Amino acid sequence: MTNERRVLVSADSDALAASIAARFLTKTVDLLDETEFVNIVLEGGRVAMKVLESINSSPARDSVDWSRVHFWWGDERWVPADDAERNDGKARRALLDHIDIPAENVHSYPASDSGMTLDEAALAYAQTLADHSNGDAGLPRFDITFLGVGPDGHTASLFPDRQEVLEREATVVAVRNSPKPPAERLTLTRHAINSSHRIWVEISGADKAAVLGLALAGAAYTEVPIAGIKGRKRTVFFVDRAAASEVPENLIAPTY
Ligand SMILES: O=C1O[C@H](COP(=O)(O)O)[C@@H](O)[C@H](O)[C@H]1O
Repeated sequence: MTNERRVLVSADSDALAASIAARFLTKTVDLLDETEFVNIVLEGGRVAMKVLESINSSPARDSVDWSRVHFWWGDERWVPADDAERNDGKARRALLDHIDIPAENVHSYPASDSGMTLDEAALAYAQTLADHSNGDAGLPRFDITFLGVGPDGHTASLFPDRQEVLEREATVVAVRNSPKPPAERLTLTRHAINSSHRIWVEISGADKAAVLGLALAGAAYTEVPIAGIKGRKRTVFFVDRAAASEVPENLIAPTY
């Protein structure tokens, strides 16, 4: 197995979501044949929600023993628990509320109305991660980590030219004055993300083509955070044709 980056191209965002959903279901069943629990990291982007909806509507959905799956989030918006902008709320509505999964397997970040400060919430999520550590010290073994990418190259809530991208110790940090609203957020750090066995990046749309091209051409990760992301076993960029227009031909995996 190689840990080189691969790019898989689908015709459009619907085909992209269906393809990721099908691969996720197959891979999760396979992983559960090999291991007792699987840890999945979710993201909050638009493609991600289509993927979760596609998993939910798949006839293969119930082939997964969801009681042995744990869900985490790469980042979260610091808003009240019932705010429509919360990444966990979107994922619950798209999939998690519809599957037979124990509540304790769904690891949401604290919300802004939890009584914690933003910094306390970052520490609390880091502690929850550490309590489930079976990979690196302080982290669960992330089997599959989903990530989105903004047109500026941000991933999770790691934005360009910001100190959070350089964090080397903490697994979770608070983000203030985010260039994308809401201004306050919580995010896994780069080294926490890169501890993942598999990273599946989900990208749709022409507005992300330039930054994807830059990332794959080796841009500095401080300027293009997604460029610094690499899983231990595999990093796959699942993209649609519109987003793939600046991907070097030799990086595109053949489709059969
Ligand atoms: O704000 C966020 O944006 C990114 C990308 O979202 P997209 O809709 O442009 O794909 C997302 O991955 C992240 O989780 C979210 O908090």
